[in-house]
Amino acid sequence: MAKKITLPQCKEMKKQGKRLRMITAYDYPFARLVDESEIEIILVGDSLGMVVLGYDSTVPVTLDEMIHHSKPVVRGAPNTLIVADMPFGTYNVSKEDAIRNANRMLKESGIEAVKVEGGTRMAPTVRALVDAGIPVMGHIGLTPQTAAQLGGFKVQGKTEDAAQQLLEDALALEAAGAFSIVIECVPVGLARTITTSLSIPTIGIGAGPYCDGQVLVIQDLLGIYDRFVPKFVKQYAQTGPAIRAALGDYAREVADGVFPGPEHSFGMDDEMKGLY
Ligand SMILES: Nc1nc(=O)c2c([nH]1)NC[C@@H]1CN(c3ccc(C(=O)N[C@@H](CCC(=O)O)C(=O)O)cc3)CN21
Ligand SMILES: CC(C)C(=O)C(=O)O
Ligand SMILES: [Mg+2]
Repeated sequence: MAKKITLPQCKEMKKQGKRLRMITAYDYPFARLVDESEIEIILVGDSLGMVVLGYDSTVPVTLDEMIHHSKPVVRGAPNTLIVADMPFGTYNVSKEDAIRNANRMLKESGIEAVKVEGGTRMAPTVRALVDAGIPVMGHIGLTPQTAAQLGGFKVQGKTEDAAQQLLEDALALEAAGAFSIVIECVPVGLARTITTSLSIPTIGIGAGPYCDGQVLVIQDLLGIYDRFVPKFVKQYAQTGPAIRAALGDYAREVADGVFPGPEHSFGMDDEMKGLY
């Protein structure tokens, strides 16, 4: 648990060649565990919709759901920079609407920065948010909120035109004032070129080892989410099987009368004994 990193320090880390570590969290207990680690940034991701709320995509996630889940994360991680995704539909109507919704996220939940998906087309909105005093993290490559337009959860930037567009997207976001950019699911070499072309840090997910930082969904890292496991996921623990085994043991022991034992049960004062 180190001191909370500032936004300027994120840029400073890139200059010093130090890697930024980011992980998602959506509730108080996980936020506390992350806060005890050396991880610099928590993302309250809209992946919330898929890994916690059971939707099939991130599109249905609402502003109220993001705020609801950001609050306990803020309470649990006082020493970690907390960024939250603006959900689909809360920043694609107008700049004014984007500022109004981002204001709510910052004021009601206490997060410090927002993340929005999109490159060149979103740059004017990013500029408007930054000018309104709201720190913004960009997100390019596979942008799950618009995955339908991309043909699904697919690797992006595989053709020369698409790669060039992604580089331009990154430069546009930097020029618009983003303090950092998530690059999701792009080939290693392209992510490296984008990273060396920017002065702000890139944070990769499925974007290879040359980004300035990395991010993973915490349920993926812990092996809890098994509806799909993207290639870029490394399971650092098999928590899902451990939970399954524990639930099985509990169910069996209750059925067999093994749990609760005397050590989990309450007695009475001596004078009451015999009465009950
Ligand atoms: N649990 C979870 N982890 C995530 O990283 C994540 C979410 N949910 N929900 C929101 C988005 C969706 N993401 C995804 C989901 C699937 C793939 C996936 O299966 N990709 C294929 C690539 C296919 C290709 O070759 O183009 C893969 O095999 O990894 C990638 C990113 C990333 N985000
Ligand atoms: C996967 C990360 C970058 C994200 O946007 C999310 O968790 O919603
Ligand atoms: Mg997201």
